[in-house]
Amino acid sequence: MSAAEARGVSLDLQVRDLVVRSREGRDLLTVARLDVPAGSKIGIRGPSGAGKSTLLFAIAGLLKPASGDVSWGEHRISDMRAAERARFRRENVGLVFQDFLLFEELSSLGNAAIAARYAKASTRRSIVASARAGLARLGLESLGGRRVDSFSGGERQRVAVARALANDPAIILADEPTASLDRASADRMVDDLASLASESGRTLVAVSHDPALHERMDWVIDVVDGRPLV
Ligand SMILES: Nc1ncnc2c1ncn2[C@@H]1O[C@H](COP(=O)(O)OP(=O)(O)OP(=O)(O)O)[C@@H](O)[C@H]1O
Repeated sequence: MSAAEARGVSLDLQVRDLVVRSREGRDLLTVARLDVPAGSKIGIRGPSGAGKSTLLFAIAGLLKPASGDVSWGEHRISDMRAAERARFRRENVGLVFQDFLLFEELSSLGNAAIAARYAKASTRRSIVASARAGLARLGLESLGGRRVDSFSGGERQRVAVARALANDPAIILADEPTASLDRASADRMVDDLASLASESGRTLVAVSHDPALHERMDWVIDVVDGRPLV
């Protein structure tokens, strides 16, 4: 049973007539229509500056569009205030970035379970247990209490993935997850992300320049000049 099914909801992504503008009023992204059924693995590719990260940030609710709708199931995040969007993300989304964004002085568990520090007392234990399970699933249990600043790039990104999964999200969003890794670590990361999504029926949307990542996706969207070609 997928994470979404376990919650009894289906978080299909629906984007309609979306426009994202810069503060200066320049159109950065226009999406007439985009539908991603829950549980799909989607790659986003395109030239530098085309708007790929902007698209990912818009569907993550990390930015508010100038107009249009972004909905995950019943959650219309484009209408939400920043605090509501942050709550939606905490409950439903795991984010993975190119540069890991780890706390260098913490251990793998300290990073993977970081959400426990900000969670209600009733959910802390489950976040720590889930972070521990995620680290084991990603082959990191032997690194124990070592600070992550001594880890390799591949190990650091796997800690970041364990952190992204610690709240058992139905959606994984990744921005260039393999760009800072050597080929062998990148291949492992692609495999981990694809299998972690498939195993639990999670939706995976990954921006990448890496053809090996796109090979593992169900569907790849090209973004050119601020528009996805769908
Ligand atoms: N906050 C912002 N204010 C103004 N312009 C922005 C902002 N964020 C992004 N842009 C511009 O929007 C366009 C799309 O940027 P975006 O980062 O989405 O591209 P990308 O396809 O992800 O590129 P890359 O592959 O280089 O990461 C670029 O022209 C960029 O300079």
